[in-house]
Amino acid sequence: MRIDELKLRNFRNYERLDVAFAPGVNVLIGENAQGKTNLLEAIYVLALARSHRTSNNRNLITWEHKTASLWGQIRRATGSTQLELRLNPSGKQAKVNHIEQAKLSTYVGQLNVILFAPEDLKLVKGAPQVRRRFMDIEFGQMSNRYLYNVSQYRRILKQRNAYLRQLHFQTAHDRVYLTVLSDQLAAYAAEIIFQRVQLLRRLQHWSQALHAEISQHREELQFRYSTALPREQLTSVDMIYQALLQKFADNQEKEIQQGTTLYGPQRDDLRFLVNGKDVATFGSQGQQRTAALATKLAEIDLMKDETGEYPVLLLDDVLSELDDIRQTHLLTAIQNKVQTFLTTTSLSGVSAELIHDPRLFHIHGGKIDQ
Ligand SMILES: Nc1ncnc2c1ncn2[C@@H]1O[C@H](COP(=O)(O)OP(=O)(O)OP(=O)(O)O)[C@@H](O)[C@H]1O
Repeated sequence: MRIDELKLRNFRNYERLDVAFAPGVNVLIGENAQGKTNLLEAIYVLALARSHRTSNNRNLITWEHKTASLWGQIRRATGSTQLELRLNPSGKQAKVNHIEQAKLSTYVGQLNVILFAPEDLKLVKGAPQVRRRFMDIEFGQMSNRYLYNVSQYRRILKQRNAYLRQLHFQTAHDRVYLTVLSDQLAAYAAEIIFQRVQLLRRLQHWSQALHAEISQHREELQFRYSTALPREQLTSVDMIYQALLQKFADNQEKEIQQGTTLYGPQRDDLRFLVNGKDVATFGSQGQQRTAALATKLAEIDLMKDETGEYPVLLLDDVLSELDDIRQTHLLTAIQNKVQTFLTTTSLSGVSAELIHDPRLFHIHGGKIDQ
Protein backbone atom coordinates (compact mmCIF):
# COMPACT_ATOMS: atom_id res chain seq x y z
CA MET A 1 0.00 0.00 0.00
CA ARG A 2 1.16 3.51 -0.59
CA ILE A 3 0.10 7.10 -0.47
CA ASP A 4 0.34 8.72 -3.89
CA GLU A 5 -0.87 12.22 -3.10
CA LEU A 6 -1.47 14.31 -0.04
CA LYS A 7 -3.26 17.62 0.34
CA LEU A 8 -3.25 19.61 3.54
CA ARG A 9 -5.16 22.74 4.42
CA ASN A 10 -4.34 24.52 7.66
CA PHE A 11 -2.64 21.55 9.24
CA ARG A 12 0.06 22.65 11.73
CA ASN A 13 2.44 24.97 9.84
CA TYR A 14 1.12 23.86 6.42
CA GLU A 15 -1.51 26.33 5.30
CA ARG A 16 -1.66 24.78 1.89
CA LEU A 17 0.24 21.76 0.61
CA ASP A 18 -0.37 19.63 -2.48
CA VAL A 19 2.26 16.96 -2.94
CA ALA A 20 2.80 13.71 -4.86
CA PHE A 21 5.04 11.07 -3.30
CA ALA A 22 7.35 8.41 -4.70
CA PRO A 23 6.44 4.74 -4.23
CA GLY A 24 9.80 4.01 -2.58
CA VAL A 25 11.77 6.13 -0.13
CA ASN A 26 10.71 9.75 0.41
CA VAL A 27 13.27 11.79 2.33
CA LEU A 28 11.97 14.89 4.10
CA ILE A 29 14.98 17.06 4.66
CA GLY A 30 15.18 20.43 6.38
CA GLU A 31 16.44 22.45 9.30
CA ASN A 32 14.89 22.12 12.74
CA ALA A 33 11.31 23.31 13.26
CA GLN A 34 10.49 23.62 9.54
CA GLY A 35 7.68 21.04 9.42
CA LYS A 36 9.25 17.63 8.76
CA THR A 37 7.62 15.91 11.71
CA ASN A 38 4.39 17.81 11.03
CA LEU A 39 4.26 16.20 7.61
CA LEU A 40 4.81 12.70 9.00
CA GLU A 41 2.21 13.48 11.62
CA ALA A 42 -0.24 14.48 8.85
CA ILE A 43 0.15 11.04 7.22
CA TYR A 44 -0.26 9.39 10.61
CA VAL A 45 -3.39 11.42 11.37
CA LEU A 46 -4.83 10.64 7.94
CA ALA A 47 -4.33 6.94 8.68
CA LEU A 48 -5.50 6.75 12.27
CA ALA A 49 -7.69 9.83 12.71
CA ARG A 50 -5.58 10.72 15.73
CA SER A 51 -2.16 12.12 16.34
CA HIS A 52 0.73 10.43 18.10
CA ARG A 53 1.80 13.78 19.56
CA THR A 54 -1.37 15.37 20.87
CA SER A 55 -4.90 14.43 21.79
CA ASN A 56 -6.08 18.00 21.26
CA ASN A 57 -7.21 18.82 17.71
CA ARG A 58 -6.62 22.48 18.40
CA ASN A 59 -2.86 21.82 18.25
CA LEU A 60 -3.19 20.28 14.79
CA ILE A 61 -5.00 23.25 13.26
CA THR A 62 -2.88 26.13 12.01
CA TRP A 63 -2.97 28.95 14.53
CA GLU A 64 -5.72 31.47 13.82
CA HIS A 65 -7.71 28.98 11.72
CA LYS A 66 -10.79 27.04 12.77
CA THR A 67 -10.56 23.83 10.79
CA ALA A 68 -7.91 21.69 9.18
CA SER A 69 -8.38 19.23 6.37
CA LEU A 70 -6.32 16.34 5.14
CA TRP A 71 -6.87 14.49 1.90
CA GLY A 72 -4.97 11.50 0.59
CA GLN A 73 -5.02 9.26 -2.43
CA ILE A 74 -4.15 5.74 -1.30
CA ARG A 75 -3.17 2.96 -3.64
CA ARG A 76 -3.57 -0.70 -2.74
CA ALA A 77 -3.29 -3.85 -4.85
CA THR A 78 -7.08 -3.86 -5.10
CA GLY A 79 -7.46 -0.25 -6.29
CA SER A 80 -7.26 3.26 -5.02
CA THR A 81 -9.10 4.97 -2.19
CA GLN A 82 -9.55 8.59 -1.23
CA LEU A 83 -9.40 9.45 2.42
CA GLU A 84 -10.55 12.75 3.81
CA LEU A 85 -10.42 14.05 7.31
CA ARG A 86 -11.71 17.35 8.61
CA LEU A 87 -10.67 18.48 12.03
CA ASN A 88 -12.17 21.15 14.22
CA PRO A 89 -11.32 21.87 17.84
CA SER A 90 -14.09 19.65 19.15
CA GLY A 91 -14.25 16.79 16.68
CA LYS A 92 -13.58 15.27 13.31
CA GLN A 93 -15.33 14.10 10.20
CA ALA A 94 -13.90 11.16 8.26
CA LYS A 95 -14.72 10.16 4.69
CA VAL A 96 -13.72 7.20 2.55
CA ASN A 97 -14.31 7.79 -1.16
CA HIS A 98 -16.51 10.79 -0.29
CA ILE A 99 -18.73 8.75 2.02
CA GLU A 100 -18.84 9.85 5.60
CA GLN A 101 -17.91 7.15 8.12
CA ALA A 102 -20.00 7.21 11.26
CA LYS A 103 -17.68 4.81 13.03
CA LEU A 104 -13.96 5.25 13.24
CA SER A 105 -13.49 1.49 13.02
CA THR A 106 -14.64 1.59 9.38
CA TYR A 107 -12.23 4.43 8.57
CA VAL A 108 -9.09 3.20 10.33
CA GLY A 109 -7.37 0.42 8.41
CA GLN A 110 -7.75 1.99 4.95
CA LEU A 111 -4.22 3.34 5.25
CA ASN A 112 -1.90 1.37 7.48
CA VAL A 113 1.15 3.11 8.87
CA ILE A 114 3.96 2.21 11.19
CA LEU A 115 5.61 5.12 12.87
CA PHE A 116 9.09 4.73 14.23
CA ALA A 117 10.39 7.63 16.30
CA PRO A 118 13.37 7.81 18.67
CA GLU A 119 11.05 7.32 21.65
CA ASP A 120 10.08 3.90 20.23
CA LEU A 121 13.52 2.72 21.19
CA LYS A 122 12.12 3.03 24.70
CA LEU A 123 9.38 0.51 23.95
CA VAL A 124 11.12 -2.09 26.06
CA LYS A 125 12.20 0.05 28.99
CA GLY A 126 9.47 2.71 29.05
CA ALA A 127 6.29 2.80 31.11
CA PRO A 128 3.70 0.01 30.65
CA GLN A 129 1.24 2.36 28.95
CA VAL A 130 3.74 2.79 26.11
CA ARG A 131 3.50 -0.94 25.40
CA ARG A 132 -0.28 -1.07 25.83
CA ARG A 133 -0.59 1.84 23.44
CA PHE A 134 1.74 0.06 21.03
CA MET A 135 -0.48 -3.05 21.07
CA ASP A 136 -3.71 -1.06 20.74
CA ILE A 137 -2.49 1.10 17.86
CA GLU A 138 -0.86 -1.67 15.87
CA PHE A 139 -3.46 -4.38 16.42
CA GLY A 140 -6.25 -1.86 15.93
CA GLN A 141 -4.99 -1.14 12.43
CA MET A 142 -4.92 -4.83 11.59
CA SER A 143 -8.30 -5.68 12.97
CA ASN A 144 -11.53 -3.65 12.97
CA ARG A 145 -12.81 -6.04 15.55
CA TYR A 146 -9.94 -5.25 17.91
CA LEU A 147 -10.55 -1.53 17.50
CA TYR A 148 -14.26 -1.96 18.12
CA ASN A 149 -13.66 -4.06 21.24
CA VAL A 150 -11.22 -1.47 22.60
CA SER A 151 -13.66 1.39 22.11
CA GLN A 152 -16.53 -0.55 23.72
CA TYR A 153 -14.24 -1.65 26.52
CA ARG A 154 -13.18 1.94 27.29
CA ARG A 155 -16.80 3.05 27.41
CA ILE A 156 -17.84 0.37 29.89
CA LEU A 157 -14.64 0.72 31.91
CA LYS A 158 -15.50 4.38 32.48
CA GLN A 159 -19.02 3.43 33.62
CA ARG A 160 -17.76 0.67 35.88
CA ASN A 161 -15.10 2.89 37.46
CA ALA A 162 -17.68 5.62 38.05
CA TYR A 163 -20.01 3.08 39.63
CA LEU A 164 -17.23 1.65 41.84
CA ARG A 165 -16.62 5.19 43.10
CA GLN A 166 -20.32 5.59 43.84
CA LEU A 167 -20.28 2.34 45.81
CA HIS A 168 -17.17 3.55 47.59
CA PHE A 169 -18.79 6.83 48.61
CA GLN A 170 -22.07 4.98 49.29
CA THR A 171 -24.05 7.09 46.87
CA ALA A 172 -25.03 3.77 45.24
CA HIS A 173 -25.70 0.39 46.87
CA ASP A 174 -26.88 -1.98 44.17
CA ARG A 175 -24.23 -4.71 43.83
CA VAL A 176 -26.29 -6.50 41.19
CA TYR A 177 -25.72 -3.57 38.83
CA LEU A 178 -21.97 -3.91 39.46
CA THR A 179 -22.09 -7.56 38.36
CA VAL A 180 -23.94 -6.52 35.19
CA LEU A 181 -21.15 -4.05 34.39
CA SER A 182 -18.49 -6.62 35.32
CA ASP A 183 -20.05 -9.13 32.98
CA GLN A 184 -20.13 -6.68 30.05
CA LEU A 185 -16.60 -5.52 30.75
CA ALA A 186 -15.22 -9.06 31.02
CA ALA A 187 -16.76 -9.98 27.65
CA TYR A 188 -14.89 -7.19 25.80
CA ALA A 189 -11.76 -7.65 27.91
CA ALA A 190 -11.60 -11.34 27.04
CA GLU A 191 -11.76 -10.60 23.32
CA ILE A 192 -9.01 -7.98 23.60
CA ILE A 193 -6.70 -10.13 25.71
CA PHE A 194 -7.19 -13.15 23.47
CA GLN A 195 -6.45 -11.12 20.35
CA ARG A 196 -3.39 -9.56 21.98
CA VAL A 197 -2.02 -12.98 22.92
CA GLN A 198 -2.65 -14.37 19.43
CA LEU A 199 -1.21 -11.37 17.58
CA LEU A 200 1.81 -11.20 19.88
CA ARG A 201 2.54 -14.83 19.09
CA ARG A 202 2.51 -14.01 15.40
CA LEU A 203 4.54 -10.84 15.89
CA GLN A 204 7.05 -12.86 17.89
CA HIS A 205 7.47 -15.24 14.97
CA TRP A 206 8.60 -12.37 12.71
CA SER A 207 10.62 -10.48 15.28
CA GLN A 208 12.56 -13.56 16.38
CA ALA A 209 14.02 -13.99 12.92
CA LEU A 210 15.00 -10.30 12.69
CA HIS A 211 16.34 -10.25 16.21
CA ALA A 212 18.48 -13.35 15.65
CA GLU A 213 19.95 -11.71 12.58
CA ILE A 214 20.71 -8.37 14.26
CA SER A 215 22.23 -10.11 17.28
CA GLN A 216 24.20 -12.40 14.96
CA HIS A 217 22.32 -15.46 16.19
CA ARG A 218 23.59 -15.10 19.73
CA GLU A 219 20.24 -14.21 21.25
CA GLU A 220 16.61 -15.26 21.13
CA LEU A 221 13.77 -12.82 21.67
CA GLN A 222 10.44 -13.80 23.20
CA PHE A 223 7.34 -11.83 24.11
CA ARG A 224 5.44 -12.53 27.28
CA TYR A 225 1.94 -11.14 27.79
CA SER A 226 1.90 -10.06 31.38
CA THR A 227 -1.44 -10.20 33.21
CA ALA A 228 -2.84 -10.95 36.65
CA LEU A 229 -4.88 -13.80 35.14
CA PRO A 230 -3.53 -17.36 35.33
CA ARG A 231 -1.37 -18.09 32.26
CA GLU A 232 -3.02 -21.43 31.59
CA GLN A 233 -6.36 -19.67 31.21
CA LEU A 234 -5.25 -17.50 28.30
CA THR A 235 -6.10 -20.20 25.78
CA SER A 236 -9.59 -19.13 24.71
CA VAL A 237 -11.91 -16.12 24.92
CA ASP A 238 -14.25 -18.04 27.19
CA MET A 239 -11.49 -19.12 29.59
CA ILE A 240 -10.25 -15.53 29.86
CA TYR A 241 -13.80 -14.30 30.42
CA GLN A 242 -14.30 -16.83 33.24
CA ALA A 243 -10.93 -15.97 34.79
CA LEU A 244 -11.76 -12.26 34.81
CA LEU A 245 -15.20 -12.78 36.33
CA GLN A 246 -13.52 -14.82 39.04
CA LYS A 247 -11.04 -11.98 39.70
CA PHE A 248 -13.88 -9.46 39.91
CA ALA A 249 -15.83 -11.71 42.29
CA ASP A 250 -12.80 -12.41 44.52
CA ASN A 251 -11.75 -8.76 44.69
CA GLN A 252 -15.05 -6.92 44.85
CA GLU A 253 -14.36 -5.27 48.19
CA LYS A 254 -10.86 -4.25 47.15
CA GLU A 255 -12.13 -2.68 43.92
CA ILE A 256 -14.86 -0.77 45.76
CA GLN A 257 -12.35 0.38 48.35
CA GLN A 258 -10.04 1.68 45.62
CA GLY A 259 -12.92 2.90 43.47
CA THR A 260 -11.41 1.51 40.28
CA THR A 261 -11.15 -1.61 38.11
CA LEU A 262 -8.00 -3.49 39.02
CA TYR A 263 -8.01 -6.22 36.36
CA GLY A 264 -8.18 -6.23 32.59
CA PRO A 265 -6.27 -5.07 29.50
CA GLN A 266 -5.77 -1.55 30.92
CA ARG A 267 -3.53 -3.12 33.58
CA ASP A 268 -1.71 -5.70 31.46
CA ASP A 269 1.74 -5.35 30.00
CA LEU A 270 4.13 -6.87 27.52
CA ARG A 271 7.54 -8.17 28.58
CA PHE A 272 10.49 -8.80 26.31
CA LEU A 273 12.72 -11.74 27.14
CA VAL A 274 16.15 -12.23 25.63
CA ASN A 275 17.56 -15.69 26.17
CA GLY A 276 14.84 -16.15 28.78
CA LYS A 277 15.69 -13.02 30.80
CA ASP A 278 13.61 -9.85 31.05
CA VAL A 279 15.55 -7.40 28.93
CA ALA A 280 13.98 -4.31 30.58
CA THR A 281 15.59 -5.35 33.87
CA PHE A 282 18.69 -7.28 32.83
CA GLY A 283 19.44 -6.14 29.29
CA SER A 284 21.99 -3.58 28.19
CA GLN A 285 20.80 -0.46 26.40
CA GLY A 286 21.98 -2.01 23.13
CA GLN A 287 19.94 -5.17 23.77
CA GLN A 288 16.88 -3.08 24.57
CA ARG A 289 17.27 -1.14 21.32
CA THR A 290 17.74 -4.32 19.31
CA ALA A 291 14.59 -5.83 20.83
CA ALA A 292 12.63 -2.64 20.08
CA LEU A 293 13.94 -2.44 16.52
CA ALA A 294 13.20 -6.11 15.79
CA THR A 295 9.69 -5.63 17.18
CA LYS A 296 8.96 -2.53 15.10
CA LEU A 297 10.36 -4.11 11.94
CA ALA A 298 8.38 -7.29 12.54
CA GLU A 299 5.20 -5.23 12.42
CA ILE A 300 5.83 -4.62 8.75
CA ASP A 301 5.68 -8.34 8.02
CA LEU A 302 2.84 -9.04 10.41
CA MET A 303 0.75 -6.28 8.87
CA LYS A 304 1.42 -7.67 5.42
CA ASP A 305 0.39 -11.09 6.64
CA GLU A 306 -2.78 -9.82 8.31
CA THR A 307 -3.97 -7.34 5.70
CA GLY A 308 -2.32 -8.55 2.48
CA GLU A 309 -0.50 -5.23 2.03
CA TYR A 310 2.71 -3.74 3.35
CA PRO A 311 2.06 -0.69 5.53
CA VAL A 312 3.58 2.73 4.95
CA LEU A 313 6.59 3.32 7.16
CA LEU A 314 7.21 6.68 8.86
CA LEU A 315 10.70 7.11 10.27
CA ASP A 316 10.98 10.25 12.35
CA ASP A 317 14.61 11.15 12.79
CA VAL A 318 15.38 7.60 13.70
CA LEU A 319 18.36 6.79 11.52
CA SER A 320 20.62 9.14 13.43
CA GLU A 321 19.74 7.18 16.57
CA LEU A 322 20.86 3.85 15.15
CA ASP A 323 24.39 2.57 14.70
CA ASP A 324 25.54 1.28 11.31
CA ILE A 325 24.54 -2.33 11.88
CA ARG A 326 21.05 -1.48 13.04
CA GLN A 327 20.66 1.11 10.28
CA THR A 328 21.63 -1.50 7.71
CA HIS A 329 19.05 -3.94 9.07
CA LEU A 330 16.33 -1.36 9.02
CA LEU A 331 17.05 -0.19 5.50
CA THR A 332 17.44 -3.73 4.16
CA ALA A 333 14.13 -4.74 5.73
CA ILE A 334 12.24 -2.01 3.85
CA GLN A 335 14.18 -2.09 0.60
CA ASN A 336 11.97 -2.14 -2.48
CA LYS A 337 8.83 -3.20 -0.70
CA VAL A 338 7.68 -0.58 1.77
CA GLN A 339 6.88 3.02 0.92
CA THR A 340 8.91 4.95 3.45
CA PHE A 341 9.01 8.53 4.67
CA LEU A 342 12.02 9.58 6.64
CA THR A 343 12.91 12.88 8.18
CA THR A 344 16.42 14.14 8.57
CA THR A 345 18.28 17.39 8.98
CA SER A 346 21.12 16.15 6.81
CA LEU A 347 21.85 13.26 4.52
CA SER A 348 25.31 12.78 5.92
CA GLY A 349 24.20 10.43 8.69
CA VAL A 350 22.19 8.23 6.33
CA SER A 351 23.97 5.40 4.57
CA ALA A 352 23.21 6.50 1.03
CA GLU A 353 24.12 3.24 -0.65
CA LEU A 354 21.30 1.52 1.23
CA ILE A 355 18.57 3.87 0.14
CA HIS A 356 17.61 2.97 -3.35
CA ASP A 357 16.59 5.89 -5.53
CA PRO A 358 15.20 8.22 -2.84
CA ARG A 359 13.04 11.23 -3.67
CA LEU A 360 14.12 14.31 -1.74
CA PHE A 361 11.70 16.90 -0.42
CA HIS A 362 13.31 20.04 0.98
CA ILE A 363 11.09 21.42 3.72
CA HIS A 364 11.23 25.03 4.70
CA GLY A 365 8.73 26.96 6.81
CA GLY A 366 5.73 24.71 6.11
CA LYS A 367 6.41 24.50 2.37
CA ILE A 368 8.14 22.05 0.12
CA ASP A 369 10.73 23.55 -2.22
CA GLN A 370 10.32 21.38 -5.31
N1 LIG B 1 -0.86 24.47 15.05
C1 LIG B 1 0.21 25.03 14.48
N2 LIG B 1 0.07 26.10 13.65
C2 LIG B 1 1.15 26.67 13.08
N3 LIG B 1 2.42 26.24 13.28
C3 LIG B 1 2.61 25.20 14.08
C4 LIG B 1 1.53 24.53 14.73
N4 LIG B 1 2.02 23.52 15.48
C5 LIG B 1 3.37 23.56 15.30
N5 LIG B 1 3.73 24.56 14.48
C6 LIG B 1 5.09 24.93 14.06
O1 LIG B 1 5.69 23.83 13.39
C7 LIG B 1 7.08 23.89 13.59
C8 LIG B 1 7.62 22.54 14.06
O2 LIG B 1 7.58 21.67 13.01
P1 LIG B 1 8.07 20.16 13.18
O3 LIG B 1 7.72 19.63 14.52
O4 LIG B 1 7.54 19.43 12.00
O5 LIG B 1 9.64 20.35 13.12
P2 LIG B 1 10.75 19.48 12.37
O6 LIG B 1 10.96 20.05 11.01
O7 LIG B 1 10.41 18.05 12.45
O8 LIG B 1 11.99 19.85 13.26
P3 LIG B 1 13.00 18.95 14.11
O9 LIG B 1 14.07 18.54 13.16
O10 LIG B 1 13.49 19.94 15.12
O11 LIG B 1 12.23 17.83 14.70
C9 LIG B 1 7.37 24.91 14.63
O12 LIG B 1 7.92 26.04 14.01
C10 LIG B 1 6.02 25.21 15.23
O13 LIG B 1 5.94 26.52 15.65
